[in-house]
Amino acid sequence: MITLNDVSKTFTKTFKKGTSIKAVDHVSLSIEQGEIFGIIGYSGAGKSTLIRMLNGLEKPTKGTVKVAGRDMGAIKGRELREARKEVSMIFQHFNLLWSRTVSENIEFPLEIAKVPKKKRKARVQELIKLVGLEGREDAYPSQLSGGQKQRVGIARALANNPKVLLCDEATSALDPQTTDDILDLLVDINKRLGLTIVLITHEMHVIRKICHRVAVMELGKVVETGQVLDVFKKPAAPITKRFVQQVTEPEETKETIEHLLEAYPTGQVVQLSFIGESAETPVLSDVIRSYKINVNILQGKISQTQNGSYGTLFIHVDGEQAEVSRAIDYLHKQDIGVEVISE
Ligand SMILES: Nc1ncnc2c1ncn2[C@@H]1O[C@H](COP(=O)(O)OP(=O)(O)OP(=O)(O)O)[C@@H](O)[C@H]1O
Repeated sequence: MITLNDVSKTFTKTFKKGTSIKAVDHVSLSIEQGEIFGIIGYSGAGKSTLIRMLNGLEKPTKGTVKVAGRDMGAIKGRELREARKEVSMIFQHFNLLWSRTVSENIEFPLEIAKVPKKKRKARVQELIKLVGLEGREDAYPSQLSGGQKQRVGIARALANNPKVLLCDEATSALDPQTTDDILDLLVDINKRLGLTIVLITHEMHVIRKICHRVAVMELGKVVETGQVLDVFKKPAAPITKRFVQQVTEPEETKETIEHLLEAYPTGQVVQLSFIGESAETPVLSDVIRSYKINVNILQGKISQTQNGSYGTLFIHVDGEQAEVSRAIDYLHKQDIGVEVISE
């Protein structure tokens, strides 16, 4: 559905002649139809520039950007307008028309596309239902919550049946619960309509929750790509490790471990990491049944990604030293990560 072939975008600084910024630097990517693809990076990494090249708002300085068979860097005028119907976008600050009601906002792209009035009204009703805004048709954006505003943005973006939905930090202005509701809606739309979704974010939580694959950007380059679960399992680039830690290791984990080591002077504190199917096998009950040990669960969390689950669990294993060692050897042989924190 989307192919970027060795794409670069350089901006020339107007205030300092002769200097330039390589916002996107030799990026090659391919995104399949029906995929939810996330691009993560810190501020200034080049995400916005990259996503804006997918709907022709920016033209590449070098390389080619193909979306649904069209060369987005080369097309102009009418063809570009046609292409933009197929590649729509939602934004961090919603970009709604404040003097129009919910229905009128959603109707707007249909008016531009010259859809007859009767058809427009029917389509708006369909979209209102799809995004769960029944009863709010006549409200103005100022009367809506952030989550409802983004639902209007999504409905408006879907009005002309696009093939690709671009999401530019679409949940960054929302609280955590509303973020989750909007992300659930995006997954639902992706499944129901088979829509390809490309999103940019600086939050690994967003990637973890809804993306199938992820690209990590740093200084204009894509430094890592892969299935979300694989990236969680084995993040390669240092920046990816930092992003993964955002969701796997809460700030307080280090303090908790220090506290646990003090609190449990005998036995051993062990950190188990579960990825994919191993998160669903009864490893703990097996080890308790097979060895004469006591296992105390100290802290743990299992999270879902679109490709499977992963998690970490801190346990305290106590008993006779030889038996504890045998139990830990057994854990090492399972398909899980095992790290002994105390000796
Ligand atoms: N129109 C422009 N003119 C000049 N420089 C630009 C322009 N747009 C982006 N840049 C520069 O390109 C680099 C990448 O910016 P970009 O907005 O793509 O990054 P980003 O990852 O989306 O960050 P943010 O989340 O802060 O928007 C930055 O150094 C930025 O200052």
